[in-house]
Amino acid sequence: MAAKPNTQQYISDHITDFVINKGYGVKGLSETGIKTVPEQYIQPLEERTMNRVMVAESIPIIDVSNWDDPKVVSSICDAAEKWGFFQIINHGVPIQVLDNVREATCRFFDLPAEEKNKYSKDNTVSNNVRYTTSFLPHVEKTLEWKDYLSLFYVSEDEASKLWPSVCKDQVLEYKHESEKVISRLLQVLMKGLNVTKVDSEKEKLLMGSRRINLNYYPICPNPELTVGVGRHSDVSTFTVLLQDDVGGLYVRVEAKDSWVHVPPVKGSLVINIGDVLQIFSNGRYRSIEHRVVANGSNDRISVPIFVNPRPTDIISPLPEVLADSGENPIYKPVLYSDYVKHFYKKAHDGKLTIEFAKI
Ligand SMILES: O=C(O)CCC(=O)C(=O)O
Ligand SMILES: [Fe+2]
Repeated sequence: MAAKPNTQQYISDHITDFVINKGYGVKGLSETGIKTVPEQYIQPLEERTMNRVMVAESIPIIDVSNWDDPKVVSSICDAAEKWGFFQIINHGVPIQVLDNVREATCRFFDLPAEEKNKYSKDNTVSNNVRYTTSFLPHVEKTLEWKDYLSLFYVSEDEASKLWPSVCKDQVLEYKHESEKVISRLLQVLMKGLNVTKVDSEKEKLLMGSRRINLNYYPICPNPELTVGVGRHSDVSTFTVLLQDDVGGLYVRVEAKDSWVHVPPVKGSLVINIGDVLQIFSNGRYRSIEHRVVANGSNDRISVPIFVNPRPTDIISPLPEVLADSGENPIYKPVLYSDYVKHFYKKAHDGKLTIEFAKI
Protein backbone atom coordinates (compact mmCIF):
# COMPACT_ATOMS: atom_id res chain seq x y z
CA MET A 1 0.00 0.00 0.00
CA ALA A 2 1.34 3.42 -0.92
CA ALA A 3 2.32 5.59 2.01
CA LYS A 4 -0.26 8.23 2.81
CA PRO A 5 1.09 11.60 1.64
CA ASN A 6 1.83 13.92 4.50
CA THR A 7 -0.12 17.04 3.54
CA GLN A 8 1.78 19.32 5.86
CA GLN A 9 5.09 18.10 4.48
CA TYR A 10 3.82 18.51 0.90
CA ILE A 11 2.80 22.14 1.49
CA SER A 12 6.04 22.87 3.24
CA ASP A 13 8.16 21.39 0.41
CA HIS A 14 6.10 23.29 -2.12
CA ILE A 15 6.64 26.61 -0.34
CA THR A 16 10.36 25.97 0.00
CA ASP A 17 10.56 25.24 -3.73
CA PHE A 18 8.55 28.35 -4.64
CA VAL A 19 10.32 30.78 -2.30
CA ILE A 20 13.89 29.48 -2.40
CA ASN A 21 14.47 27.38 -5.52
CA LYS A 22 12.24 29.23 -7.96
CA GLY A 23 13.36 32.61 -6.65
CA TYR A 24 9.96 34.08 -5.76
CA GLY A 25 11.25 34.94 -2.30
CA VAL A 26 8.98 36.04 0.53
CA LYS A 27 7.96 38.92 -1.72
CA GLY A 28 6.40 36.40 -4.10
CA LEU A 29 4.79 34.59 -1.19
CA SER A 30 3.39 37.82 0.21
CA GLU A 31 1.99 38.72 -3.23
CA THR A 32 0.00 35.47 -3.43
CA GLY A 33 -2.20 37.06 -0.76
CA ILE A 34 -1.35 34.32 1.72
CA LYS A 35 -3.34 34.88 4.93
CA THR A 36 -1.05 33.19 7.45
CA VAL A 37 2.71 32.72 7.53
CA PRO A 38 3.78 29.16 6.68
CA GLU A 39 4.99 27.00 9.52
CA GLN A 40 8.66 27.30 8.59
CA TYR A 41 8.54 31.05 9.34
CA ILE A 42 7.14 30.71 12.85
CA GLN A 43 10.01 31.69 15.10
CA PRO A 44 10.47 30.40 18.66
CA LEU A 45 8.62 32.70 21.07
CA GLU A 46 11.80 34.19 22.56
CA GLU A 47 13.08 35.21 19.10
CA ARG A 48 9.95 37.05 18.01
CA THR A 49 9.01 38.86 21.20
CA MET A 50 10.81 41.76 22.77
CA ASN A 51 10.03 41.70 26.45
CA ARG A 52 11.25 45.17 27.17
CA VAL A 53 11.26 48.06 24.74
CA MET A 54 12.39 51.45 26.02
CA VAL A 55 10.30 54.13 24.41
CA ALA A 56 11.78 57.08 26.27
CA GLU A 57 15.34 56.47 25.05
CA SER A 58 16.84 56.52 21.60
CA ILE A 59 20.24 56.24 19.98
CA PRO A 60 22.04 59.57 19.43
CA ILE A 61 21.41 61.63 16.30
CA ILE A 62 24.65 63.46 15.48
CA ASP A 63 24.96 66.45 13.15
CA VAL A 64 28.26 65.92 11.31
CA SER A 65 28.28 69.11 9.22
CA ASN A 66 31.64 69.89 10.84
CA TRP A 67 33.66 66.69 11.32
CA ASP A 68 36.53 68.67 12.89
CA ASP A 69 34.41 70.03 15.71
CA PRO A 70 35.69 68.35 18.92
CA LYS A 71 32.08 68.02 20.07
CA VAL A 72 31.24 65.98 16.98
CA VAL A 73 34.28 63.77 17.59
CA SER A 74 33.38 63.14 21.21
CA SER A 75 29.68 62.53 20.42
CA ILE A 76 30.64 59.88 17.86
CA CYS A 77 33.19 58.15 20.08
CA ASP A 78 30.86 58.25 23.10
CA ALA A 79 28.00 56.84 21.02
CA ALA A 80 30.27 54.09 19.67
CA GLU A 81 31.21 53.11 23.23
CA LYS A 82 27.86 53.48 24.90
CA TRP A 83 25.41 52.41 22.21
CA GLY A 84 27.41 50.93 19.33
CA PHE A 85 24.74 52.62 17.17
CA PHE A 86 24.01 56.21 16.16
CA GLN A 87 22.49 58.17 13.31
CA ILE A 88 24.25 60.94 11.39
CA ILE A 89 22.62 63.89 9.66
CA ASN A 90 24.11 66.59 7.39
CA HIS A 91 26.65 64.00 6.26
CA GLY A 92 26.92 65.37 2.72
CA VAL A 93 25.49 62.41 0.79
CA PRO A 94 22.83 64.08 -1.37
CA ILE A 95 19.21 63.14 -0.58
CA GLN A 96 18.74 62.47 -4.29
CA VAL A 97 21.42 59.78 -4.18
CA LEU A 98 19.69 58.14 -1.21
CA ASP A 99 16.30 58.33 -2.94
CA ASN A 100 17.80 56.89 -6.11
CA VAL A 101 19.25 53.84 -4.37
CA ARG A 102 15.97 53.20 -2.56
CA GLU A 103 14.14 53.34 -5.89
CA ALA A 104 16.74 51.10 -7.50
CA THR A 105 16.25 48.56 -4.70
CA CYS A 106 12.51 48.48 -5.39
CA ARG A 107 13.22 48.08 -9.11
CA PHE A 108 15.39 45.05 -8.49
CA PHE A 109 12.85 43.32 -6.25
CA ASP A 110 10.03 44.17 -8.68
CA LEU A 111 11.75 42.08 -11.38
CA PRO A 112 10.09 38.75 -12.25
CA ALA A 113 11.33 35.82 -10.13
CA GLU A 114 13.17 34.28 -13.13
CA GLU A 115 15.20 37.47 -13.53
CA LYS A 116 16.12 37.73 -9.85
CA ASN A 117 16.88 34.01 -9.76
CA LYS A 118 19.68 34.54 -12.29
CA TYR A 119 21.63 35.77 -9.28
CA SER A 120 20.77 32.83 -6.97
CA LYS A 121 23.47 30.60 -5.51
CA ASP A 122 23.01 27.99 -8.24
CA ASN A 123 22.76 30.38 -11.19
CA THR A 124 24.92 33.41 -10.47
CA VAL A 125 28.06 33.77 -12.54
CA SER A 126 29.98 35.12 -9.56
CA ASN A 127 29.75 34.62 -5.80
CA ASN A 128 30.22 38.37 -5.51
CA VAL A 129 26.61 38.87 -6.63
CA ARG A 130 24.06 36.80 -4.77
CA TYR A 131 20.25 36.96 -4.49
CA THR A 132 18.61 34.94 -1.76
CA THR A 133 15.90 34.89 0.87
CA SER A 134 15.88 34.70 4.69
CA PHE A 135 19.54 34.67 5.86
CA LEU A 136 20.84 31.18 5.11
CA PRO A 137 17.77 29.21 4.01
CA HIS A 138 19.67 25.93 3.67
CA VAL A 139 21.06 26.16 7.19
CA GLU A 140 18.31 27.75 9.27
CA LYS A 141 15.69 25.77 11.19
CA THR A 142 13.28 28.68 10.93
CA LEU A 143 13.20 31.18 8.10
CA GLU A 144 13.23 34.99 8.27
CA TRP A 145 10.78 37.23 6.37
CA LYS A 146 13.28 38.97 4.08
CA ASP A 147 14.78 38.73 0.58
CA TYR A 148 18.14 40.28 -0.26
CA LEU A 149 20.72 40.92 -2.93
CA SER A 150 24.31 40.92 -1.68
CA LEU A 151 26.99 42.71 -3.70
CA PHE A 152 30.67 42.35 -2.85
CA TYR A 153 32.55 45.25 -4.45
CA VAL A 154 35.74 44.33 -6.28
CA SER A 155 36.08 47.05 -8.94
CA GLU A 156 34.02 49.45 -11.03
CA ASP A 157 34.65 47.25 -13.98
CA GLU A 158 33.43 44.08 -12.33
CA ALA A 159 30.41 45.83 -10.82
CA SER A 160 29.37 47.28 -14.13
CA LYS A 161 29.65 43.85 -15.80
CA LEU A 162 28.05 41.72 -13.09
CA TRP A 163 25.64 43.78 -10.99
CA PRO A 164 21.99 43.86 -12.13
CA SER A 165 21.50 46.68 -14.64
CA VAL A 166 18.29 47.95 -12.95
CA CYS A 167 20.22 49.03 -9.85
CA LYS A 168 23.98 49.04 -10.46
CA ASP A 169 24.44 52.74 -11.31
CA GLN A 170 22.48 53.93 -8.30
CA VAL A 171 24.19 51.50 -5.91
CA LEU A 172 27.62 52.53 -7.21
CA GLU A 173 26.72 56.19 -6.86
CA TYR A 174 25.56 55.63 -3.27
CA LYS A 175 28.82 53.78 -2.55
CA HIS A 176 30.97 56.59 -4.06
CA GLU A 177 29.11 59.34 -2.29
CA SER A 178 29.42 57.49 1.04
CA GLU A 179 33.18 57.01 0.81
CA LYS A 180 33.98 60.43 2.28
CA VAL A 181 31.69 59.74 5.23
CA ILE A 182 33.28 56.31 5.70
CA SER A 183 36.83 57.78 5.79
CA ARG A 184 35.78 60.51 8.20
CA LEU A 185 34.07 58.03 10.50
CA LEU A 186 37.14 55.83 10.57
CA GLN A 187 39.41 58.79 11.40
CA VAL A 188 37.16 59.91 14.23
CA LEU A 189 36.70 56.41 15.66
CA MET A 190 40.49 55.89 15.59
CA LYS A 191 41.06 59.21 17.32
CA GLY A 192 38.87 57.94 20.15
CA LEU A 193 41.21 54.97 20.50
CA ASN A 194 44.31 57.21 20.45
CA VAL A 195 45.33 55.68 17.13
CA THR A 196 46.62 58.88 15.60
CA LYS A 197 48.45 57.57 12.57
CA VAL A 198 46.20 55.89 10.02
CA ASP A 199 48.44 55.30 7.00
CA SER A 200 47.19 53.64 3.85
CA GLU A 201 48.17 50.14 5.03
CA LYS A 202 46.25 50.57 8.27
CA GLU A 203 43.33 52.06 6.39
CA LYS A 204 43.19 48.98 4.16
CA LEU A 205 43.34 46.69 7.17
CA LEU A 206 40.50 48.54 8.87
CA MET A 207 38.32 49.14 5.85
CA GLY A 208 39.77 47.58 2.70
CA SER A 209 36.56 46.07 1.31
CA ARG A 210 32.84 46.79 0.96
CA ARG A 211 29.75 44.64 0.79
CA ILE A 212 26.44 46.27 -0.05
CA ASN A 213 23.14 44.51 0.58
CA LEU A 214 19.75 45.47 -0.78
CA ASN A 215 17.21 44.21 1.77
CA TYR A 216 13.52 43.78 1.01
CA TYR A 217 10.98 43.01 3.75
CA PRO A 218 7.52 42.49 2.20
CA ILE A 219 4.25 42.93 4.07
CA CYS A 220 3.74 39.98 6.36
CA PRO A 221 0.31 38.49 7.24
CA ASN A 222 1.37 37.59 10.84
CA PRO A 223 4.23 39.89 11.77
CA GLU A 224 4.01 38.80 15.40
CA LEU A 225 4.90 35.20 14.50
CA THR A 226 8.11 35.79 12.58
CA VAL A 227 11.02 38.25 12.19
CA GLY A 228 12.48 40.38 9.38
CA VAL A 229 16.01 39.74 10.60
CA GLY A 230 16.85 37.75 13.71
CA ARG A 231 19.16 38.94 16.49
CA HIS A 232 22.72 39.39 15.24
CA SER A 233 25.69 41.70 15.24
CA ASP A 234 27.40 42.62 11.97
CA VAL A 235 30.75 41.09 11.05
CA SER A 236 31.94 44.43 9.68
CA THR A 237 34.31 47.07 11.01
CA PHE A 238 31.27 49.30 10.91
CA THR A 239 28.08 49.50 8.87
CA VAL A 240 26.46 52.47 7.15
CA LEU A 241 22.74 51.75 6.84
CA LEU A 242 20.14 53.54 4.79
CA GLN A 243 16.57 52.76 5.79
CA ASP A 244 13.25 54.02 4.45
CA ASP A 245 10.44 55.65 6.45
CA VAL A 246 8.77 52.44 7.68
CA GLY A 247 10.87 51.62 10.76
CA GLY A 248 11.24 48.31 12.58
CA LEU A 249 14.97 48.14 13.39
CA TYR A 250 15.60 47.53 17.10
CA VAL A 251 18.88 47.73 18.95
CA ARG A 252 19.80 45.87 22.13
CA VAL A 253 20.63 47.87 25.23
CA GLU A 254 22.51 45.30 27.25
CA ALA A 255 22.90 47.37 30.39
CA LYS A 256 19.13 47.75 30.66
CA ASP A 257 18.28 44.31 29.33
CA SER A 258 16.00 45.89 26.76
CA TRP A 259 15.63 47.13 23.16
CA VAL A 260 15.25 50.55 21.53
CA HIS A 261 13.76 51.40 18.17
CA VAL A 262 15.84 53.22 15.54
CA PRO A 263 13.28 55.71 14.21
CA PRO A 264 13.54 56.69 10.55
CA VAL A 265 14.96 60.22 10.28
CA LYS A 266 14.72 61.84 6.88
CA GLY A 267 18.12 62.08 5.19
CA SER A 268 19.98 60.29 7.99
CA LEU A 269 22.33 57.32 7.83
CA VAL A 270 22.45 54.80 10.66
CA ILE A 271 25.95 53.78 11.74
CA ASN A 272 26.71 50.70 13.78
CA ILE A 273 29.91 49.21 15.10
CA GLY A 274 30.63 45.66 13.91
CA ASP A 275 32.47 42.72 15.47
CA VAL A 276 35.72 43.58 13.69
CA LEU A 277 35.97 46.97 15.38
CA GLN A 278 35.15 45.33 18.70
CA ILE A 279 38.14 43.06 18.06
CA PHE A 280 40.46 45.86 16.81
CA SER A 281 39.57 47.98 19.85
CA ASN A 282 39.99 45.03 22.25
CA GLY A 283 36.37 45.38 23.35
CA ARG A 284 36.27 49.15 23.87
CA TYR A 285 33.83 49.78 21.01
CA ARG A 286 31.15 47.13 20.97
CA SER A 287 29.18 45.60 18.17
CA ILE A 288 25.57 45.56 19.22
CA GLU A 289 22.85 43.01 18.68
CA HIS A 290 20.03 44.22 16.49
CA ARG A 291 16.95 42.79 14.81
CA VAL A 292 14.20 43.85 12.43
CA VAL A 293 10.55 43.09 13.12
CA ALA A 294 8.20 41.98 10.35
CA ASN A 295 5.53 44.48 9.32
CA GLY A 296 1.82 43.84 8.76
CA SER A 297 1.03 46.95 6.75
CA ASN A 298 4.09 48.07 4.76
CA ASP A 299 6.91 46.71 2.64
CA ARG A 300 10.25 47.94 3.93
CA ILE A 301 13.70 48.26 2.36
CA SER A 302 17.15 48.99 3.74
CA VAL A 303 20.57 49.26 2.16
CA PRO A 304 23.57 48.56 4.41
CA ILE A 305 27.15 49.17 3.30
CA PHE A 306 29.34 46.82 5.32
CA VAL A 307 32.77 48.43 5.69
CA ASN A 308 35.12 45.49 6.15
CA PRO A 309 38.78 44.44 6.16
CA ARG A 310 39.93 42.53 3.08
CA PRO A 311 39.26 38.77 3.22
CA THR A 312 43.02 38.13 3.41
CA ASP A 313 43.59 40.40 6.41
CA ILE A 314 44.38 39.10 9.87
CA ILE A 315 42.24 40.82 12.48
CA SER A 316 43.33 41.20 16.11
CA PRO A 317 43.48 43.95 18.76
CA LEU A 318 45.51 46.89 17.41
CA PRO A 319 49.00 47.18 19.01
CA GLU A 320 48.37 50.92 19.61
CA VAL A 321 45.23 50.12 21.60
CA LEU A 322 47.02 47.55 23.76
CA ALA A 323 49.99 49.86 24.33
CA ASP A 324 47.75 52.79 25.21
CA SER A 325 45.55 50.87 27.63
CA GLY A 326 48.10 48.41 29.00
CA GLU A 327 45.49 45.69 28.46
CA ASN A 328 46.13 42.10 27.45
CA PRO A 329 44.46 41.12 24.20
CA ILE A 330 41.13 39.36 24.66
CA TYR A 331 40.95 38.28 21.01
CA LYS A 332 43.38 36.15 19.05
CA PRO A 333 44.54 36.84 15.48
CA VAL A 334 42.00 35.45 13.00
CA LEU A 335 41.95 35.51 9.21
CA TYR A 336 39.01 37.74 8.29
CA SER A 337 37.71 35.30 5.65
CA ASP A 338 37.64 32.55 8.32
CA TYR A 339 35.68 34.86 10.60
CA VAL A 340 33.15 35.54 7.85
CA LYS A 341 32.92 31.85 6.94
CA HIS A 342 32.08 31.11 10.56
CA PHE A 343 29.28 33.73 10.48
CA TYR A 344 27.82 32.21 7.30
CA LYS A 345 27.81 28.68 8.71
CA LYS A 346 25.06 29.22 11.27
CA ALA A 347 21.69 30.89 11.68
CA HIS A 348 21.58 34.31 13.39
CA ASP A 349 22.45 33.76 17.04
CA GLY A 350 22.84 37.16 18.67
CA LYS A 351 26.40 38.01 19.65
CA LEU A 352 27.84 34.51 19.50
CA THR A 353 29.96 34.93 16.35
CA ILE A 354 32.67 36.84 18.20
CA GLU A 355 33.30 33.86 20.51
CA PHE A 356 35.21 32.48 17.51
CA ALA A 357 37.96 35.06 18.07
CA LYS A 358 38.03 35.04 21.90
CA ILE A 359 41.22 33.90 23.56
O1 LIG B 1 17.18 46.39 7.72
C1 LIG B 1 17.76 46.87 8.68
O2 LIG B 1 17.40 47.90 9.23
C2 LIG B 1 18.96 46.16 9.26
C3 LIG B 1 19.50 45.07 8.42
C4 LIG B 1 20.66 44.40 9.06
O3 LIG B 1 20.81 44.37 10.25
C5 LIG B 1 21.68 43.75 8.22
O4 LIG B 1 21.47 43.64 6.98
O5 LIG B 1 22.72 43.33 8.77
FE1 LIG C 1 22.86 43.91 10.75
